[in-house]
Amino acid sequence: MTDLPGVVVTGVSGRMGQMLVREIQADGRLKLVGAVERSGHDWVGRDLGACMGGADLGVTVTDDPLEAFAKAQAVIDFTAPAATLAFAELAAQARAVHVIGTTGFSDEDLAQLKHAGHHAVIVRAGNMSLGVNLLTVLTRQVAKALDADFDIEIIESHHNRKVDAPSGTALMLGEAAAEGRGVNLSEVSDRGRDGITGARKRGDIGFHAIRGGGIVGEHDVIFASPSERIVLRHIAEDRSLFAKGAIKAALWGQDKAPGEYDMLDVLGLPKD
Ligand SMILES: NC(=O)C1=CN([C@@H]2O[C@H](COP(=O)(O)OP(=O)(O)OC[C@H]3O[C@@H](n4cnc5c(N)ncnc54)[C@H](O)[C@@H]3O)[C@@H](O)[C@H]2O)C=CC1
Ligand SMILES: O=C(O)C1=N[C@H](C(=O)O)C[C@H](O)C1
Repeated sequence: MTDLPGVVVTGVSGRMGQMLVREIQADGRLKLVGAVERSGHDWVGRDLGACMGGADLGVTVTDDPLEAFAKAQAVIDFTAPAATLAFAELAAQARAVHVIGTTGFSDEDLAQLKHAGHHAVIVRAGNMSLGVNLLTVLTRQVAKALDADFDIEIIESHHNRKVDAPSGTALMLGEAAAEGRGVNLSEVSDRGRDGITGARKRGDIGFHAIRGGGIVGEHDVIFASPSERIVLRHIAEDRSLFAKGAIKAALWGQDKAPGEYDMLDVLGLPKD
């Protein structure tokens, strides 16, 4: 029997961390060899299975990522920007594929990750689902087909614990729309209007964030002209969707050359 690639889950007590553990076990193509939480978290030093309210899994939660990554061929990371930047260095040292689901990065953070991708395999996406990645392709095509008579607005809805806005997915969709239009998103982005804003500027791409209850993740891309409106929509029904995508990315990355990849690469979807 061949050995399965070993995987470490970071932020293991989080909403996505726990979902990843369950999906890795159910999927069976990766072996869970480590679980990382932040220092001071009450899961550190305890068996992961017991922490999750089940039988022991034989994996002790650690706050030492270097020790955990040394045993792994892949690290799946849905945490926070500062943690992910530190993990990128350590995953590269361990030659483990770093699958990054974390969102909320600044431009400087993204430049740092791009640099890390020169000597490591990184797969990063603000959304790991097939549906959203397909939606980015469609958004780019529709934006390319229409002129700026169609105002583009992106509305995203998430649960009340989410800490970043716009969502990583909304930004992916905004980038796709801007690419389709042949413009730079940073020059046309209009985020969360408030007060006497003046009339909408032609060519802008607007972003709006709703936060409430347990919404898993919903995204609308609206193309509105004076006489008609096109709405592209994705609704995530269940977080397992993102975990399944991340597992696929960890397996896909095993034989790849160093570089920063995304889910379009993993899923074989067109990039232009
Ligand atoms: N790309 C995608 O498909 C998806 C991305 N996300 C993103 O994943 C991230 C996490 O989301 P949730 O699981 O909902 O958040 P969460 O708050 O439930 O979990 C984050 C976990 O990371 C841990 N953490 C923070 N700093 C750490 C450190 N230095 N070392 C180890 N652990 C650390 C926290 O203690 C927490 O357990 C967010 O950025 C979210 O936007 C969420 C769902 C899908
Ligand atoms: O924080 C979340 O929950 C999600 N975050 C990602 C994002 O920022 O787009 C993906 C998904 O929508 C859920």
